[in-house]
Amino acid sequence: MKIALLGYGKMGKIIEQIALSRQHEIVLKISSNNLHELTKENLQLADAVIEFSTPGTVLDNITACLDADVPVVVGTTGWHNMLGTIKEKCLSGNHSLLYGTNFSVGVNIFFHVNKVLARLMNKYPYYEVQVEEIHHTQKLDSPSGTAITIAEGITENLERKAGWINILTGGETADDSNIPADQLLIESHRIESVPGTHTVIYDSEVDSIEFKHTAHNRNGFALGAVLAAEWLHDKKGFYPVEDMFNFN
Ligand SMILES: NC(=O)C1=CN([C@@H]2O[C@H](COP(=O)(O)OP(=O)(O)OC[C@H]3O[C@@H](n4cnc5c(N)ncnc54)[C@H](OP(=O)(O)O)[C@@H]3O)[C@@H](O)[C@H]2O)C=CC1
Ligand SMILES: O=C(O)C1=N[C@H](C(=O)O)C[C@H](O)C1
Repeated sequence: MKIALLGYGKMGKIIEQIALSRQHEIVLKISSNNLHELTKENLQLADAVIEFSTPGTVLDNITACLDADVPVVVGTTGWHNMLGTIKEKCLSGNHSLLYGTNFSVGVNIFFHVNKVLARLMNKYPYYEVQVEEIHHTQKLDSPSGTAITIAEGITENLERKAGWINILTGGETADDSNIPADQLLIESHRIESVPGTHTVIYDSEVDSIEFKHTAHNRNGFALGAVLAAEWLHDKKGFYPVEDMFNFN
């Protein structure tokens, strides 16, 4: 497959290596210093686009891919409040888009088990729950997209939580004393060089249950993005990454 990379930073560079190792060809690489190459003609050289840029640039890039009618895999986080608008544009034009806050197999297993665990916890009201995420200090958004997906998995399945509230700290424990009981706390920490750690903690007076995913590096995210491009390129439609997996 011919692949275009929108965003050639930490993720784009690893995706390139994995795509080449799977016999794909990279026909376009865009970062902030060659935006003039981001044209419809250049996008149409590709069978699929993989988009890992920034929360501030992702929407324009998605629009460019849909207008060029090239299937696009979107890994960038921080734009999911616009999902409805993009879905409408994608489906009305009969285009192809797959999006996800996290493409690693391990985190997608985690997402699934997190929902099962939240449903189970309806029977055990004496457990308080919170989510913690730790990422590197260059990360632009908080909470992480993955933490939002985890929080939604909890609020949609655990009756005592109606929404979530985020507190961002360097590394120290957040002060949660003002959080209403029906709100789920997401504690975000920024520590140099951490690729991504997510923990769901159920805590009672007598014990704690901690459910944790630790990324050791970015290779799992990048492989998932290449697999998503392979999965999407002959399909039309608007897909969350979970459609690629078959856990049900
Ligand atoms: N879904 C998933 O599995 C994962 C998602 N992510 C998300 O992916 C995104 C990128 O992460 P990461 O690679 O670590 O970030 P980086 O900051 O390392 O890379 C971002 C890249 O985007 C480039 N860029 C800036 N403006 C544009 C533009 N208009 N069009 C295209 N590219 C542009 C930057 O160029 P320059 O350097 O020149 O400014 C840079 O190459 C983040 O939102 C992150 O949260 C990350 C890991 C996994
Ligand atoms: O910015 C990152 O690095 C990551 N971003 C994604 C997120 O916001 O969840 C995925 C992963 O955790 C790494």
